[in-house]
Amino acid sequence: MELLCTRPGCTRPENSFADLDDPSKLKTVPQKYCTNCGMPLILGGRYLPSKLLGKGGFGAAFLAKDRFTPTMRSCVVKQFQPQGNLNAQALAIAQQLFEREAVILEDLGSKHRQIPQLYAFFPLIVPNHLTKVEEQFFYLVQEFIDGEDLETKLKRKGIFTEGEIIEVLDKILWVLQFVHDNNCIHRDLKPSNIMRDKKGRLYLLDFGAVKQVTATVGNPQKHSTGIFTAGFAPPEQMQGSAVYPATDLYALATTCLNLLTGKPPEELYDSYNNCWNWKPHVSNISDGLANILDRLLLPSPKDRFQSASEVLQALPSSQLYGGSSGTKTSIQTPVNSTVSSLPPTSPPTISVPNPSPITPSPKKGFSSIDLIIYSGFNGFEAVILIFSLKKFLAAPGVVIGFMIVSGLMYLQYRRTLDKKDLLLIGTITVCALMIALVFGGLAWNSVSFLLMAGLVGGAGLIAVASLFKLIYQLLSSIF
Ligand SMILES: Nc1ncnc2c1ncn2[C@@H]1O[C@H](COP(=O)(O)OP(=O)(O)OP(=O)(O)O)[C@@H](O)[C@H]1O
Repeated sequence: MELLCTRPGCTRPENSFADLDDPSKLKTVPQKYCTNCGMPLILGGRYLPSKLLGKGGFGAAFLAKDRFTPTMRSCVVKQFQPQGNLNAQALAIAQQLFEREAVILEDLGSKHRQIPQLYAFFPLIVPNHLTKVEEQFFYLVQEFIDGEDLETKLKRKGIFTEGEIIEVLDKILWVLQFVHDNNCIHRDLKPSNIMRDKKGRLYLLDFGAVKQVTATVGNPQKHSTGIFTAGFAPPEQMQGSAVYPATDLYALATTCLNLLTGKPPEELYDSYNNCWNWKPHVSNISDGLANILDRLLLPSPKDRFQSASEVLQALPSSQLYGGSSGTKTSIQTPVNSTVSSLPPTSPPTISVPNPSPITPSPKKGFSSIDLIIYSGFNGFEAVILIFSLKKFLAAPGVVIGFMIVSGLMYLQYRRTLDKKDLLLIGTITVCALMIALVFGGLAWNSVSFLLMAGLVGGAGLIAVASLFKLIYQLLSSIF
């Protein structure tokens, strides 16, 4: 049997022991040591590492066997092994994060079956084989998920369909709600941290960066420790500010963009206009899902969906897309789901089918073209409405005109009115003027004056809004 040495930098880590091929001996044999560097190989006297799975930011992960289980159960042994030259403070933070992963996994993994279970967490103190100075290593043993992470699946199979994305969202949002209900924020959601097992169940991995929220949303922790993956993380996390459940929701949306397009999120962001521009890279996607993703990607956490449950409510059913979700046979209203309302080790099941996708009305950012169209429309409408109402109703007409225009502007801000609606309203306004001209005794001079004034008003508001935008951009580039 082959055992792998876990000492970082060991030059000949493969060790072969013929006597360990006998299963009965394997259970009782005393400790074995690396023939190259003397490192103990049977970790904690129990775990037999056989393959390097990968190296992450804070350590290496090994596939191992647990010799004290009847079936020699497979497990993942993670070793704390920070990369690069870290100073004492950074090392302490890294160690804290690793220990935190153990604490979080012990708690969450025992309660939710889409989070790997923690089997063991222990230190190992060994002398350095060259300097003889004692070194300390930490090992965390967790459930092995026999499957494929979504990054690997993307590389192997190509981009995901809309149905597959909805299925990913549907399955991961339940886990996220559970994590958030337990006052934790994952903070490192990305395709490589979502693992699909052979039965199609999705798991959330890598709780090393998880942040315990000790306060409510109104009083969040102030400093984020800077563990994230650039491209997937939202602005508040990149700036090292407070993180929220909506921080994970943003990263889930960037994960979906990556899976839908096969491109890294950075390539889908228009840095010139400071907004996402992912739709041209996706050939076929429903407005329902596109609107959900857009809202999850808003720069300000307060404008995004506030909880995973909210997103689940808005999500079209994956069954509409032939989703292969074995668990999704029906939908349960996810509002206010709390830990205690979830079955202990199973993801929440869904009970009433809800095939009708709900299209939310997201408040997404306004592009430069939007700004021109909306300001032109508002200037035009304001001048025509206020002047004509003043003509018929005197001073109260001006107040009513202002109120109507303010209402229209609010509806545009809420994105209840889109550009087609504005065209329709503008056409109705012009038609009303023509009707007043023909049937209401309004003079042609007044109508042409109102139309001209409307156009000037529109152009004026475009100029003012563009000036404000320029000043805003200038100030943001300075500060
Ligand atoms: N519980 C698990 N079951 C199966 N494979 C796992 C499990 N945990 C981690 N892996 C795999 O082990 C490898 C290393 O994982 P690890 O979490 O150490 O780093 P990473 O996620 O690749 O990087 P980073 O920590 O920088 O995000 C990855 O390929 C990951 O898919």
